[in-house]
Amino acid sequence: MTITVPSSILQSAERAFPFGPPVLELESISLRFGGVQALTNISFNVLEHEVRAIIGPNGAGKSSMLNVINGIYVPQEGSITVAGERLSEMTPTHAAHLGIARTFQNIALFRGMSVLDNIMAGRILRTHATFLEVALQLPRARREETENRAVVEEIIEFLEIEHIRKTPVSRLPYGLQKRVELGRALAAEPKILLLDEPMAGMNIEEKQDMCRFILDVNDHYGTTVVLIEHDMGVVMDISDRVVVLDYGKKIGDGTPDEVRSNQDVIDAYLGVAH
Ligand SMILES: Nc1ncnc2c1ncn2[C@@H]1O[C@H](COP(=O)(O)OP(=O)(O)OP(=O)(O)O)[C@@H](O)[C@H]1O
Repeated sequence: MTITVPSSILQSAERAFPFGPPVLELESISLRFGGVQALTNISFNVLEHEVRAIIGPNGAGKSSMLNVINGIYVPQEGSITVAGERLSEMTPTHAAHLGIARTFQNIALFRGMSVLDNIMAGRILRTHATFLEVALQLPRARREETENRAVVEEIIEFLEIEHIRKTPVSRLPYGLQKRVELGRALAAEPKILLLDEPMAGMNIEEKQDMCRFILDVNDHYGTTVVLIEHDMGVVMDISDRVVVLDYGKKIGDGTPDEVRSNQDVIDAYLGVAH
């Protein structure tokens, strides 16, 4: 199946990383939980270097979709293709090895550990030295430690959190904890970053900061971003394209302007009966 991409987006303004071919393709995904049909026949793609949002009213299936992408849920039907590789089944480990990282709706950090150690924990997949090599400080362990430290220090600087690098995460305000979580996901040097409501529970200033960092990540590292977000202003401001779900079905897909003027989308948000 070919999913068309509007020419307007392909020609959009100069970017540090112009859009590439689809890096993620979801085709005819259906997911059921017992009698609950969470997703029905959903297809869409995500272009390399794109910021792609998934929106929809409560219970529309957004989190389920994100969980399908990184292998937490296995759909009964449909397929996922990552960078041209069609997968019969995705698992969280496979997703991580394919360069897919994510943050969660509820912060999932090690609360007693410092900011630095939490972000270092994100390097786990990039670390191959054995316990013995680390204990004996053998060359591979020392080399990896130096590399990991350099990557993490760059992320700390990039996210402007140098001043709290030694602070235990539990002592930080919510907005900063979310930023640390973003840092930990970035430590894996992901190709695709999945963000589950990155702005939830934030005040306006924290939201503005997070928007800026998401766009900077996309611009600086070229990371493809797929995000779920309830704040419509934020979604329309930072996304290249938006896919809209309602009751587990796709009802819209396009640029923010196209989605904004889609009558099915307007009806869904106004609660018009189906
Ligand atoms: N693990 C599960 N077991 C059973 N039903 C589930 C499970 N996860 C999701 N569902 C159901 O699937 C449907 C879609 O839920 P999902 O959480 O994906 O929606 P959502 O759009 O993310 O909602 P919200 O915006 O409220 O977070 C809902 O009816 C939900 O109750």
